[in-house]
Amino acid sequence: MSSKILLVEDDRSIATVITAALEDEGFVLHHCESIAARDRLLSEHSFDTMLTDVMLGDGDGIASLDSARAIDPDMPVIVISAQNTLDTAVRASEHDAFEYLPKPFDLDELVRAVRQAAGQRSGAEPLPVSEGDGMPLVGRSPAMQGVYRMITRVLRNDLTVLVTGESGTGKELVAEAIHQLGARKSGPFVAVNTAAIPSELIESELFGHEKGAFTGAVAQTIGKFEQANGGTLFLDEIGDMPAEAQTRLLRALQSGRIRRVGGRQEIAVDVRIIAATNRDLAPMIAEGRFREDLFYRLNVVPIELPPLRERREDIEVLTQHFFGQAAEDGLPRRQISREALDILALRRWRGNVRELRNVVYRLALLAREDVVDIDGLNEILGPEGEGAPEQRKRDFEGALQLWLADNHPAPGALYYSALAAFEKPLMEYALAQTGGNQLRASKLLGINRNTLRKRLSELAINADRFTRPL
Ligand SMILES: Nc1ncnc2c1ncn2[C@@H]1O[C@H](COP(=O)(O)OP(=O)(O)OP(=O)(O)O)[C@@H](O)[C@H]1O
Repeated sequence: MSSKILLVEDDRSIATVITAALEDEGFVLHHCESIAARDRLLSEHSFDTMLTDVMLGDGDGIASLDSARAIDPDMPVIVISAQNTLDTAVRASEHDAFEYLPKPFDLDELVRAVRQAAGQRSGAEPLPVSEGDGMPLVGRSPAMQGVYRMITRVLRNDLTVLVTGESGTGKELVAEAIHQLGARKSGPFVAVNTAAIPSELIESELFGHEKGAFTGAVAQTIGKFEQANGGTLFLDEIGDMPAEAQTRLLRALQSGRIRRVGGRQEIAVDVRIIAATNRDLAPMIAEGRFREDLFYRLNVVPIELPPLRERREDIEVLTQHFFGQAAEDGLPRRQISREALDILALRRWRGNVRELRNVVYRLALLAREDVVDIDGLNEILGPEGEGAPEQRKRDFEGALQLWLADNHPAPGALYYSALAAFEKPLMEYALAQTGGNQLRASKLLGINRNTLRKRLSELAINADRFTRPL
């Protein structure tokens, strides 16, 4: 049976194009132009998916979603908007939109999103490939929402931003997003990895040099500050910057002027600075290895990126995003089964999003089937790292020793109380991985669904707590 789609759009020409594209694909379209008409239609019919514009004649398509949800709480909603900012993206995801498509969007992308949304409503497998929402940063976890919110606060000003987080968490991507979505987007984005430059060359790299300033300075060279004039300068690995360069950088930030190495003239530069580090700067400041005054200059707006293991719910959408990217890069277009994805999410992800991206590319390249399943995954990825099982065993034993030391179970209760202590986090983990879906959690655990339900009740675990919005 064809899926029924409700389109809320007051621009007739856009509505006509969308209707034609979706009807071609076999969807049945109902169209209205206002929030009032939308709510009337919703109370009369059931729809598989709703597509809504944001700025409508009688209100805001996102803010008013609550009244639509009051009528149909489970219907996936796709927001289409001309306000191409993270702000709208953030608002859309705060209102649990299934997808957010900034205008102008590709019709194929729209069709894919609608198919995916309508499929999700009917529980179709395997997961379709998601092409993302055109935004540079992918992920809808609460942790990333916090990051998006901070990004939106710095788009309309030039405040200096310090992005912190482990290697591979997306710090450079955040800097790029601030640049691309902010007022300086027409200017250059210049990235410097200060850790990768020999310390004697850092100043010349940042500020440039005059001809003959030092041996080898055969011509005048413009530094990164001047290259970034009118745009954004991204200073990566700021914690690794040598002391002398820190002092020069501080001076440049205070005065808004730079001097080329070997030069006399001070040159005014107009750059927005975004710095990043994967180091904890506080102990470095205490040990005198990082200037405290420079830290305060840089840390005007701190944005902290959480490690991937603290936002495992993003692994699904990131995986699909990277399968899409891999296909664009000429690798075979693959998908992943729900079960394999659940296993993938269990890995440690020490290398964070970068590691996930590399793993997905490896799967795209090496998988034998179009849909990567658990066997394919295990065959290609194998166990995590050399000696990892041994390490994990020690981790486990250590945790058990600690638990025994802390809990002193009563004689005769040792076996079952230890088992329950172990079982509870395990089941909670399986529920978290599967968004509270007990059938999938039981498959992931490899136990009978009824056994799971019984144990959940005995261990007083509330599965609803793990339910994810669509
Ligand atoms: N939220 C995200 N959505 C999509 N891609 C991401 C996301 N986060 C990171 N990536 C991708 O992961 C890779 C690593 O990200 P990035 O280089 O920004 O990390 P980083 O924190 O700056 O790392 P390092 O500290 O090692 O410099 C890049 O390919 C980037 O595009």
